[in-house]
Amino acid sequence: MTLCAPSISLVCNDKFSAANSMAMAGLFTHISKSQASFSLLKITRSFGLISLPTARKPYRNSFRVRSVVAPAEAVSGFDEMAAGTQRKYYMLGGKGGVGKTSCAASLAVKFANSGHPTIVVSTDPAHSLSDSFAQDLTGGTLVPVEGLESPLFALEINPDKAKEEFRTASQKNGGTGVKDFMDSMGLGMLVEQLGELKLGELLDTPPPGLDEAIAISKVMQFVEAQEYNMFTRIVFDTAPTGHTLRLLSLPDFLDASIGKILKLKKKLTSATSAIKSVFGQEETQPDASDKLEQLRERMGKVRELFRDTDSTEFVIVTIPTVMAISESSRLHASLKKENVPVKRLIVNQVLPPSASDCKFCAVKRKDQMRALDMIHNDPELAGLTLTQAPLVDVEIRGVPALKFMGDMVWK
Ligand SMILES: Nc1ncnc2c1ncn2[C@@H]1O[C@H](COP(=O)(O)OP(=O)(O)OP(=O)(O)O)[C@@H](O)[C@H]1O
Repeated sequence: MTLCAPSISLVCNDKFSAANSMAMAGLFTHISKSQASFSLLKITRSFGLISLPTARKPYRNSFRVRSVVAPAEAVSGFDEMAAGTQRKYYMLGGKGGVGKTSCAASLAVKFANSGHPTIVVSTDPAHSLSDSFAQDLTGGTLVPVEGLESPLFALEINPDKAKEEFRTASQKNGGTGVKDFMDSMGLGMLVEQLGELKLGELLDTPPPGLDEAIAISKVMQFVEAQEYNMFTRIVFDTAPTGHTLRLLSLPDFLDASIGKILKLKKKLTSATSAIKSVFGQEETQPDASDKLEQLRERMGKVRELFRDTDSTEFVIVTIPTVMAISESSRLHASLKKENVPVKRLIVNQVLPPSASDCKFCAVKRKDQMRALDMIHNDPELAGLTLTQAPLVDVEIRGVPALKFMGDMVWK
């Protein structure tokens, strides 16, 4: 049963055959031609949603979207985002499922297409970059994204793997290694003190969020290395809010914790050095201090990076629901507290106005408009540059679809 009149939301000067064209062009790599037809007919007729453009003569047709895109209240200023060749970092974050990955991937595609060699990095343990690009980008290393003419690389960080690597190395060099060494020197008392440091325990059962921090420090390895100098835009697809907030506050916490450990270790080292010099032994073995010092340094860099208004921007992505907007408001408050620069708010999946008599659409849109009103009255969010991105009628997957989304969102 058709509930609504056919959509008038799309205006196209040519015969509109989006379903066939979408399937032909592989705009959606996961749907067949018949599925595309079904999707378009069913959804566009019923809900009046925005559909992706035809792949045949996509822009020559003066394809215009009229009244489907909820009126943009402010531009996101992509020109400003793309200006300059010094490296810039964009972190996209928000509640789970709002479209962080789609927005991050589409921004990365747009940067690459604007001439910026770009890396898109996922710090979310539940990666979806591969799904979003419809390509295998797994493996924890930089993988070239196919389907673009400009360089775009993706990196799905595997925090568990990074954590394990760090733990193993530290334990080998510092944890057990140091304990054994101290024991062999007959420094029983100091061994007990070392035990109290709970170094092994810290690494075995890290505080929540350490995986994220280590993931970021891993990213730093990539971005610090000279061979990656060419990349001028780094886009982070972050984990949902809770994780991200922990990530942002962790550098301080870790800095303090590592500082304490290092201080104690220094005391121990000078004690052992004194004893060793009595026995004529040189200390040559590196211990966990090096690793911890490295981690600490990286934390410091991450902390600076997060707060540098010239190079970094955190973009909040949300959807027009009371719950998502409330969470975005709290997220912004926390980011402000942490001095993380935030300028933009993307409200994704906004239902276009329906010209039909679809009751569901009308009620749903009214509900969304109420949620959108919250933004204007929210002291945390009202001052941000707001961009609304419409809900489209199929999943956004693959480079052409991400390009389309990028052109809608990042103007
Ligand atoms: N504007 C949109 N219109 C239609 N579908 C969308 C839109 N934005 C995102 N989606 C779809 O919503 C789903 C979730 O999007 P995405 O993975 O980008 O969200 P996320 O916030 O990164 O999720 P998670 O928190 O699980 O990582 C995907 O299937 C995506 O294709």
